[in-house]
Amino acid sequence: MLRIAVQAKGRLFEETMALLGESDIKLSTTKRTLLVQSSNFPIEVLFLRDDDIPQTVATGVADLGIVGENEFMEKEEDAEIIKRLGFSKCRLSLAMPKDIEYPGLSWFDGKKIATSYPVILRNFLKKNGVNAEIHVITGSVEVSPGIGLADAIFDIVSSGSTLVSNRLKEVEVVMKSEALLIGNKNMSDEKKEVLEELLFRMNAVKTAEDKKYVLMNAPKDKLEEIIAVLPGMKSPTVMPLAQEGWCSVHTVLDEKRFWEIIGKLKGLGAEGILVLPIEKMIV
Ligand SMILES: Nc1ncnc2c1ncn2[C@@H]1O[C@H](COP(=O)(O)OP(=O)(O)OP(=O)(O)O)[C@@H](O)[C@H]1O
Ligand SMILES: O=P(O)(O)OC[C@H]1O[C@H](OP(=O)(O)OP(=O)(O)O)[C@H](O)[C@@H]1O
Ligand SMILES: [Mg+2]
Repeated sequence: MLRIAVQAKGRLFEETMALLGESDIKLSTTKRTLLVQSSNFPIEVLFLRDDDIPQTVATGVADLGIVGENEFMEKEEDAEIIKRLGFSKCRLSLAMPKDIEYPGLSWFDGKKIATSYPVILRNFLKKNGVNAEIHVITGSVEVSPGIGLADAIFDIVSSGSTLVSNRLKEVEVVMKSEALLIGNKNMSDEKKEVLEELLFRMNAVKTAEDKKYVLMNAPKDKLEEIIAVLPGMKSPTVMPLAQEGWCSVHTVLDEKRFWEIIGKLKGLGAEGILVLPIEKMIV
């Protein structure tokens, strides 16, 4: 039985639960219990504050964890990154009052910086030879300059709207972060086998995530040109239609290039284009 530590509530919770759900790991989360066993997969889920996840995994209390890269770096615990999960993307940045001109990193010399990430900040300042005072605060970091608690802040930025509403500007991006699957370094062979199965499922979900299954009717005389614009996994499936001179083309498209390719297909005479979501993809 594998044990995975996840955030009990907060920014990582929903997507973590969605990933486990789409990997067909059934959990009864009706009760607010700290530890929930899956009914159809040898895994149990431990719900924690994200701050506690790196240590829980490093010490082996949990075998796996899903945690923000920022929190993992901050805690400097000895666990390994197994997979980058691509959600909860954000960055850790230095920000200062927006009306003051920023001349470069030397501005921070002798200043007081409020943060919940003192380890990452200290390492960054040291590497860049900046001598600043670090004031540790566990939340509402962005209000610190406004209330005279600090000159600047070092915190999570995503859309930047929290900075704007506190009259701050982002001046240095120190690190980028996303959710990580981390693992204990001394897992038994049995546990590693379960992990392999879990990764196989997660990869199938992740690979399908930004892909669409596309079906269309294509005039036979344009088939070669149509196939040429389709990236597909290998080559598209082509099937005859009852109507003379037409065929049905099936393929997989990447969401990023979707509209561009659909436009070209229409231009080549493709009709009746159907677009379906893909639940899982094993390549
Ligand atoms: N605005 C955001 N956009 C995207 N990702 C974010 C954002 N804010 C935080 N994150 C990511 O989600 C993680 C969890 O954020 P959250 O705010 O839920 O943490 P928390 O308040 O420390 O929660 P906990 O109660 O578990 O300690 C962060 O460590 C970061 O990796
Ligand atoms: O750049 P933005 O899109 O505004 O996001 C950044 C904010 O999001 C997070 O806080 P959150 O909203 O999770 O609240 P919290 O302080 O309770 O963690 C983070 O601590 C920042 O304050
Ligand atoms: Mg936390």
